Amino acid sequence: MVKIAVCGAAGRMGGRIIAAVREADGVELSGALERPGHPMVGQDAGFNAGLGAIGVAISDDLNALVAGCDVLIDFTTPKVSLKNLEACALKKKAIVIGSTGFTPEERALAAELAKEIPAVLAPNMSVGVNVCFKILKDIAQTLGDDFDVEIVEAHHKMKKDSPSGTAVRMGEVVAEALGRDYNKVANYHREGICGERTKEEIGMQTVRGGDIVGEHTVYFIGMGERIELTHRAMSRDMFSRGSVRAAQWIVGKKPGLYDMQDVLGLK
Ligand SMILES: NC(=O)C1=CN([C@@H]2O[C@H](COP(=O)(O)OP(=O)(O)OC[C@H]3O[C@@H](n4cnc5c(N)ncnc54)[C@H](OP(=O)(O)O)[C@@H]3O)[C@@H](O)[C@H]2O)C=CC1
Ligand SMILES: O=C(O)C1=N[C@H](C(=O)O)C[C@H](O)C1
Repeated sequence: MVKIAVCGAAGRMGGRIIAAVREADGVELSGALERPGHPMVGQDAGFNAGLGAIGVAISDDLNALVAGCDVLIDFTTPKVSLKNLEACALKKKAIVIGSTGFTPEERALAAELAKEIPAVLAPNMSVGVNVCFKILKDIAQTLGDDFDVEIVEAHHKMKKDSPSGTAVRMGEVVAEALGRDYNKVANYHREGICGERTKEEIGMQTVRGGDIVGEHTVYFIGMGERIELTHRAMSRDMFSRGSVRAAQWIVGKKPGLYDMQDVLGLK
């Protein structure tokens, strides 16, 4: 049995991940964590998962939680995830991180810490999005510089980071395939007399509202034709199942930073 602990247990993803752990074979929920002072600390972790009581109380003791698991699944924020990565590195435990909104510096720090332990860091745990990452590279390389690339993502109104981690990764995949530096060509803002579009830029647009789970479209726009590659998430459950699959895969791997394409064998 792989012992899985879940951090962010009272969150939107935390609840679905706890449900996915309980449904999967070969794994057990060893603990659930929330920030100190959270009103759900001390309550049964099954409630936020819609399962009723499951006999695992939500704790705020990170070190005890890490000590009792084989792998920690963490969907919180970059700062919390880096703290968790550090705690896992100290105790030589594996970690799966789904949080998004990492700065380049924070990602570099995650890679440094993951020299000590096996870690999966992925902005999207769904099979569909990871297949999109794979085919985007192909589409971009095949079309080359004659098609303008624009990426539009839509999410629920509670989402804190923008653009989504998935949209950023899509932009990075396309930029790399076209020999461009994403950080130089990403254009997040157009307003007023902002001038004609440059050939190199990748437009990054964000929609926020209601309860949209997550939608991403990459436009390749040519003269007289365009390709639109869209992924729509219908629920959070495939992200959650993906994170449990990643947790089962990462235990026993060599230290290093892996992503969901490694887990799914898509590289
Ligand atoms: N990789 C993927 O496939 C996916 C990634 N995500 C990403 O996952 C992250 C979480 O999303 P979501 O579940 O919607 O967000 P939520 O805000 O619903 O959940 C995050 C939870 O973490 C808690 N938290 C904050 N600080 C700590 C701490 N120090 N220790 C333990 N728990 C803490 C929050 O508590 P409080 O609210 O009190 O701060 C909250 O309950 C986001 O970055 C999102 O973009 C989401 C879906 C899929
Ligand atoms: O915050 C969310 O909800 C989601 N976040 C991820 C991201 O930022 O890419 C993945 C998914 O689209 C849902």
